[in-house]
Amino acid sequence: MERRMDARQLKIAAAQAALEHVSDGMRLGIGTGSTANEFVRLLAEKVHDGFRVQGVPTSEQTARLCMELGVPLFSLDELPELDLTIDGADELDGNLNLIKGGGGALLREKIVASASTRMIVIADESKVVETLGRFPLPIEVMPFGLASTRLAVERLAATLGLSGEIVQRPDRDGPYLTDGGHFILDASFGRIPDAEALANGLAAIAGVVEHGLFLHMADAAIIATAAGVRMLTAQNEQE
Ligand SMILES: O=C[C@H](O)[C@H](O)[C@H](O)COP(=O)(O)O
Repeated sequence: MERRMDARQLKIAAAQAALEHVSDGMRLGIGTGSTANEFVRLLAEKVHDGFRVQGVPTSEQTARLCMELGVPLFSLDELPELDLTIDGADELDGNLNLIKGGGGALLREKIVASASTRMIVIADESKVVETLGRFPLPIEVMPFGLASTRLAVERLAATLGLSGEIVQRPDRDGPYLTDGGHFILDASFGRIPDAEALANGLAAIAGVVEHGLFLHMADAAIIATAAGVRMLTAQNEQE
């Protein structure tokens, strides 16, 4: 009888397939989140077997896991150009546009991915959507002027015909703080038909540090399904 793969097994399958794209000696951006963590665990096993890699983590959380497991780490200042970044996503569409930042790491993730020649996304099939927006869009903002920035985001959303709650992300003892010391607004738009316009509009708001729309950044996505792993690229799709 066929055994259904659970969510963790799917993440491991995607991470395992991504590892095949990592060559010995690569300068590697290492993503954040539960899927990226599976990648780190598998990468660490290869490192123990003698595989050489120079990792740049996208968050303090990923840095801690890499250090714990013995994956060699460098700062982005030490390695300002990277060969490849492997990272998870909260959502992706057929054009490989992404929503990221569910784990709060979007700013460093975007900087690291931008410094990489290639970005490969690893995810299970539940993350694939027709139109981005089902997952609330994380928007990283400066604590200073929070109310004004939030108003500007609400006005931008209204001009683009987007509605839905925009809430400040909480943590256990107060507001959630990113690695950069910023707040996050999570915008539940439901559907974002023109992600380009929203990304441009958000980038033009002074108090917005960065947003979780990663447009035209990913070169490929490895999607794990119960039937196996498939590779998506912007133009074509292969099993
Ligand atoms: O800030 C977090 C990142 O963007 C993650 O890559 C994203 O939230 C996906 O995480 P997970 O693999 O845990 O679903």
